Amino acid sequence: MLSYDKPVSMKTQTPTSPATMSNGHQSIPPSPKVVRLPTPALSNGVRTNGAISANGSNPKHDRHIWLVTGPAGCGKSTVAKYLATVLDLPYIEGDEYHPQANIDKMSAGIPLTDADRWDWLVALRQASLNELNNGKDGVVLTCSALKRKYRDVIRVAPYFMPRLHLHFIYLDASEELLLKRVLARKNHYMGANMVHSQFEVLERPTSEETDVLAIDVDRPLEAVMGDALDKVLNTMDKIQNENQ
Ligand SMILES: Nc1ncnc2c1ncn2[C@@H]1O[C@H](COP(=O)(O)OP(=O)(O)OP(=O)(O)O)[C@@H](O)[C@H]1O
Ligand SMILES: O=C(O)[C@H](O)[C@@H](O)[C@H](O)[C@H](O)CO
Repeated sequence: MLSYDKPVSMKTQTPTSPATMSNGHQSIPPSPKVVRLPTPALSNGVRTNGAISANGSNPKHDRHIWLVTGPAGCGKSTVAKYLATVLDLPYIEGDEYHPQANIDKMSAGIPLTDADRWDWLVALRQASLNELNNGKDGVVLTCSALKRKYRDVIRVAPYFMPRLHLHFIYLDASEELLLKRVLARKNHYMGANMVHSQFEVLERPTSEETDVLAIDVDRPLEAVMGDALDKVLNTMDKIQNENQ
C-alpha cells in the first residue's frame, strides 16, 4: 500500500547508480549537437531518440524520466533544458505547473506547504507519463522535490508503465551559493528571501535512494552540464547492458 507517510521501498525500483558526489569528477564537455542514444532498434530497424513506435506502447522498450531536482536557483532549468536539447527529448518545466495560488504565495515570500505541493507533484507525474504515452521514450523535467515524500510521489510513475525508469538528477549546492545565484537573477518570482526556507525543508537524498544521480553544482556551468550528460548516458548504457 502506497502512502505519503511511508517512503517508497527502493527495492521496487530499477537500480541506476548510487548517489555519489562528483567532486573532482572529470566531466566531458557539453556537446552542441544531438547525441545518438543507446536506444534499441525498433522492429523496422530504425533507431530513434525522442519518438518510438506509433502507439508508444512497445513493452520491449526502455523509457526514462530524468527529473532534475534541487532547491530554487540550483540550476534545474538550465541543466534540464540542456539535457532535453542534447538528448532530443521533451522538456517539462515544473514551475509552469504550479497553480497561480502557489506562484502568488512564493512571490509574496511565503513558503509552500505540503498541501500546496501534492496536486502539483501529481500533475508533474501525469505530464511526464503523458509524454511517454504519446510515444516519447524519455522526458526531462524540473521539480524541486525537496522532501523524500515528494520524490516518492513521482516514484509511483513506473507502476503505470512497463520498463519505465525514473532517475533524479540532484543538483547539490550550499545555501550560500544559491543565495548568491538567486540574488544575481532578475525577473523571477522566487526572491532571495525564499532561499533559506527551501533549505529548511530540504531533505537531501540519501544513499538509500539509489535512483539519484547527485551532481556538485559549485562548478562552472559547462562542467555541471557535462557531468549531468555523462551520468545520464552511463545510466542508460548500464540499463541497456543489464537487459541484454
Ligand atoms: N553552475 C553554474 N554556475 C553559474 N551560474 C549558474 C550555474 N547554474 C545555474 N546558474 C545560474 O543560476 C541561476 C539559477 O539557475 P536556474 O534558473 O537554472 O535554476 P533553477 O533551479 O531552475 O531555479 P528555480 O527553481 O528558482 O526556477 C541562473 O541565473 C543561471 O544562469
Ligand atoms: O517546492 C517549492 O518550494 C517550489 O517548487 C520552488 O522550489 C519553486 O517553484 C522553484 O524553485 C522556483 O524558484
